Amino acid sequence: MDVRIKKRTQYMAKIKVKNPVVEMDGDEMTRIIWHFIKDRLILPYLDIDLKYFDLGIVHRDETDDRVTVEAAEAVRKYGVGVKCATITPDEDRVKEFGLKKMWRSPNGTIRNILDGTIFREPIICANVPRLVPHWTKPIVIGRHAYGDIYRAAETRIPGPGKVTLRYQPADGGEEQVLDVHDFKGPGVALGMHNTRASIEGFARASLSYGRDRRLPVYLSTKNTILKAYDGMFKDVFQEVYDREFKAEFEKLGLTYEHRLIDDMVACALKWQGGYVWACKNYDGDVESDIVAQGFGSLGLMTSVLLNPTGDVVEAEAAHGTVTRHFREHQKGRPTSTNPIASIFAWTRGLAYRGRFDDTPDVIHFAEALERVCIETVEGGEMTKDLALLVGNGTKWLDTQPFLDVLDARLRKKLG
Ligand SMILES: NC(=O)C1=CN([C@@H]2O[C@H](COP(=O)(O)OP(=O)(O)OC[C@H]3O[C@@H](n4cnc5c(N)ncnc54)[C@H](OP(=O)(O)O)[C@@H]3O)[C@@H](O)[C@H]2O)C=CC1
Ligand SMILES: O=C(O)CCC(=O)C(=O)O
Ligand SMILES: [Mn+2]
Repeated sequence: MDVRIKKRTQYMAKIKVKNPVVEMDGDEMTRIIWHFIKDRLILPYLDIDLKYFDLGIVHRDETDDRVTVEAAEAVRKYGVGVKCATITPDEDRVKEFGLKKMWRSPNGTIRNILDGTIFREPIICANVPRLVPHWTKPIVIGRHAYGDIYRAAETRIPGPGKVTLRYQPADGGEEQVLDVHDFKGPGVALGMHNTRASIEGFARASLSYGRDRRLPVYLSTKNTILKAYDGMFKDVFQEVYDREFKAEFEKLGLTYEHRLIDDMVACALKWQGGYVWACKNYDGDVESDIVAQGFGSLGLMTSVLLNPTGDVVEAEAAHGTVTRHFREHQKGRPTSTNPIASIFAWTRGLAYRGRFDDTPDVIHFAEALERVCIETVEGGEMTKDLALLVGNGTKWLDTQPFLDVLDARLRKKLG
């Protein structure tokens, strides 16, 4: 911490955060931004016990990825985690960092341990025009966080041969064997799964979120093609809705509906927004980026995972480590990377901490920092992604100067 901040904090009473928050560090541009947020926007104001886990790619490799599992277990234990974006390695990353292995996505690992649903919602700034101009109300993506391709067993098939799927009932019942494909040459195959319990949690979380925000809820699947797999999502949602939510939804004038994913994608473009869109894991991954970009920028998309019982939360940005900008940074060139979604990872996590602990001061701090971000953009100071949207020769600030403006404005607001 620099001397200036040390001096400042000597005179200010910090807000006490009653219970710990799990902090998961990450990679590249977002790691740089993350450290600034923590040192200049969080620690000078909060007396907080951060349980730190370094999920940067090098440390994940050093620990054989154990640190990711330990971090997820800590989030489960303490109830609140905030996560910086992380590299998911591919072949190039294995070479770049000399990794022992092409480790799995840390997000996949954490989300599978926590289970639950990820709610992604754009941060709306009045002066940032939307790429889709008639999206005048927020679209909340409720992304199922468990299973599907993020926990699939996949393999390259080297040559001719048969791939089957086998289910062996634990009670010794009759085995089922499904033919996947009889390969005549090389190819690929995978087996993926989900569980009824997790889908029920997904349904409950999505419908509760809609009820609490007074928004209608849509579930999208491709149940006409995946009759058993997506059929279970459709059926479970309907059962949970009829049993637990229908009466309340009708009283509130809200609706729940299942739609085919292709129909829903078209409707999303056509409609004005103002609903919760419950998406299967991969659909939610992709659709949240479309929604973020349609509302303006990936740097303006929040992402909060809630477990099925609503008492464990992981907050993050929806975007990645912004590698293209980091490559510029490595060459010593300035970048203009938007830190707002990373800041909202901290604030949304802290707001839940405040709610769980019944400490309104912590919630007020989180809200104040969020307002500072929005007021700064609306006041005309912003990063390049937003300035290009605003147009009319709007000037942009580079990453560091923009963070300095946020720091100064927060100090003014809370000083
Ligand atoms: N939650 C997580 O931890 C995630 C991690 N990843 C990982 O991140 C790495 C990079 O992935 P990549 O595909 O480049 O996706 P990113 O989301 O990191 O970036 C893609 C592009 O979106 C724009 N962008 C994203 N965020 C911002 C921001 N905050 N400010 C300004 N522009 C932004 C940039 O566009 P432009 O270049 O036009 O300026 C950028 O090049 C990969 O290693 C991937 O595995 C990816 C997604 C999620
Ligand atoms: O974990 C990953 O590799 C991707 C995550 C992602 O794209 C997301 O969270 O939107
Ligand atoms: Mn994504």
